[in-house]
Amino acid sequence: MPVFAANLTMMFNEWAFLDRFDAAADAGFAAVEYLFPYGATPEAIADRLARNNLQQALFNLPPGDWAAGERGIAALPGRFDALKADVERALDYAAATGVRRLHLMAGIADPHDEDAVSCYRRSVTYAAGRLAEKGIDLLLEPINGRNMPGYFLNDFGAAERLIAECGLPNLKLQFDIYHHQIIHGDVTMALRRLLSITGHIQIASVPSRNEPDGEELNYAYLFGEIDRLGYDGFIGCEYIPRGHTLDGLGWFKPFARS
Ligand SMILES: O=C(O)[C@@H](O)C(=O)CO
Ligand SMILES: [Mg+2]
Repeated sequence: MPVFAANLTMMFNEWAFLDRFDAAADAGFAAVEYLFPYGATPEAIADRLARNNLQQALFNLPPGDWAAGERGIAALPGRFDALKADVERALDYAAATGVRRLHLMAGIADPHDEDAVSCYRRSVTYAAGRLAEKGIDLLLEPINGRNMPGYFLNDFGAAERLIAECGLPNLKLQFDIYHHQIIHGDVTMALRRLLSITGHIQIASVPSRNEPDGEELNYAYLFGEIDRLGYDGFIGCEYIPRGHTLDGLGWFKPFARS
């Protein structure tokens, strides 16, 4: 049975950030993820995880200046020193939270620009190497261009090729089913092909990015397929609740921790 992680960036927004840990645990989640922990101290987050017996499934390395529109800096020439500092900052939070996987965002850049391509590969190789020293996986997530126009890594094939070319055991794919359906469709066949390099899965309905209980995808079928394929990682619930988070958890009841 999949282990679901509540995404505290999108879910439980009725609570302040640190209180979302308590709310997710009360709702039956055994794990959490979110985009960024950096607005709270590592100690405060570790305390919420411990007191609620929650596992930290995932978070992202710092993304550059998010408010100014940056969506990662890994593919941005001239930012390598900043990236190295970001890796150390993320590792401080990793040590406190016990997370075993971190997502490195590529940034807004032309995927056909040679400088961006070589910069991205250098950043990925560096970050994966540094994380490997701590036993942590580095994840790359293709993101669809409707949600993130101009994003560098907008194709699952490109991520698959880079992971194969780098040949680093801790470099893995973040398979967000929502993005895959929008970019490529054919989710089941892609899961079968890519699960061996997948370090984390995320879900949401398509096209609305709400609860995984309707619209274009049949998640009951996909959960069965993910089980059948032997996936033993987390599934991040990266969706925007249609209304109050708790009112939309009907789909989760069979999986909730009691
Ligand atoms: O799918 C997403 O948008 C996230 O998983 C992410 O890390 C970047 O926003
Ligand atoms: Mg995602």
